[in-house]
Amino acid sequence: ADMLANTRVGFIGAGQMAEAIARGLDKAGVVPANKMCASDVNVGRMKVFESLGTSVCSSNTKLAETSNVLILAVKPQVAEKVVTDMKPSLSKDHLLVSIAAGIPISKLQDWAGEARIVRVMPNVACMVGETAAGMSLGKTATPADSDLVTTMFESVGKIHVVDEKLLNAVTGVSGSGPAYIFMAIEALADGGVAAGLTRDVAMSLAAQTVLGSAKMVLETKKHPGELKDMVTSPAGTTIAGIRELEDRGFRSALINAVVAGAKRGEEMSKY
Ligand SMILES: NC(=O)C1=CN([C@@H]2O[C@H](COP(=O)(O)OP(=O)(O)OC[C@H]3O[C@@H](n4cnc5c(N)ncnc54)[C@H](OP(=O)(O)O)[C@@H]3O)[C@@H](O)[C@H]2O)C=CC1
Ligand SMILES: O=C(O)[C@@H]1CCC=N1
Repeated sequence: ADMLANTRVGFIGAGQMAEAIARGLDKAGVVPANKMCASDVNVGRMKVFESLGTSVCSSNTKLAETSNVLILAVKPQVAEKVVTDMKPSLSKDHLLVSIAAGIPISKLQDWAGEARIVRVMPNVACMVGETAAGMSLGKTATPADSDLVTTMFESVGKIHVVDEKLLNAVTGVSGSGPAYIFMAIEALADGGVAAGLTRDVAMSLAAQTVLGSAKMVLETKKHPGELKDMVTSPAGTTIAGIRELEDRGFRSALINAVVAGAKRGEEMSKY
């Protein structure tokens, strides 16, 4: 972690993801809030960061003057203007970590000039230290840059180095995936309410079931199919439910959602 000793992190855009990452890094003690700075077009968003203990900058350009690691956390649609406007204040001493969905490293490098580039696709669970992320390195990114970004995101979950052409697949599975699980938790709870539980008990049971199931996969290292078979007693309740899910294409719905997200990421990279 001493590699982070001289790191000052600047958030270009202080929205949902920037906040999730900032909170996670600070909570993990990897980058304290007082070594972070945020810049956003919304004063309200910068006030949120100030309440976290970070400083704020009145412009993205000023951010480049105070921070050596910049996290591009604006929407993809505005990324080109934001980065090109910062280009004059970027140098080889800057590491630009982009979390913008679908924006290729080659474009980021054109826009940013000399800055070193690392592209990360995290997810919103950075906020609770359980993100699932993928990363790819730009040509001028150094091994130290790779270690730094790995350390940063390992402090808020898990990160995998992947070939850049697979980052859209990462977006499909884990970038967007939390939304699909949030919907599943809400639907499981609705089922619980339909069967007579109060909403709060149903929601708690549903969320805990997803958490427990994920831990079973990660900690037992058993195949999810094998774990599913551990639950399905002969002529029991689970297989009755599974038949409903199979009839409605539960599995293909999730498969297609991931592929659709990856495809959309591919489209976004062609802007
Ligand atoms: N949400 C998620 O779960 C994930 C998002 N991402 C990626 O992270 C990025 C940010 O997403 P998210 O946090 O959800 O988006 P948000 O809209 O919450 O955050 C972006 C923030 O940047 C502000 N902004 C707009 N223009 C500028 C500018 N010129 N300079 C500085 N700030 C500006 C926005 O203001 P305003 O609202 O007024 O435009 C907003 O406050 C996106 O590229 C997305 O693809 C990646 C993984 C997961
Ligand atoms: O929906 C999006 O485009 C962003 C990227 C991954 C999650 N949210």
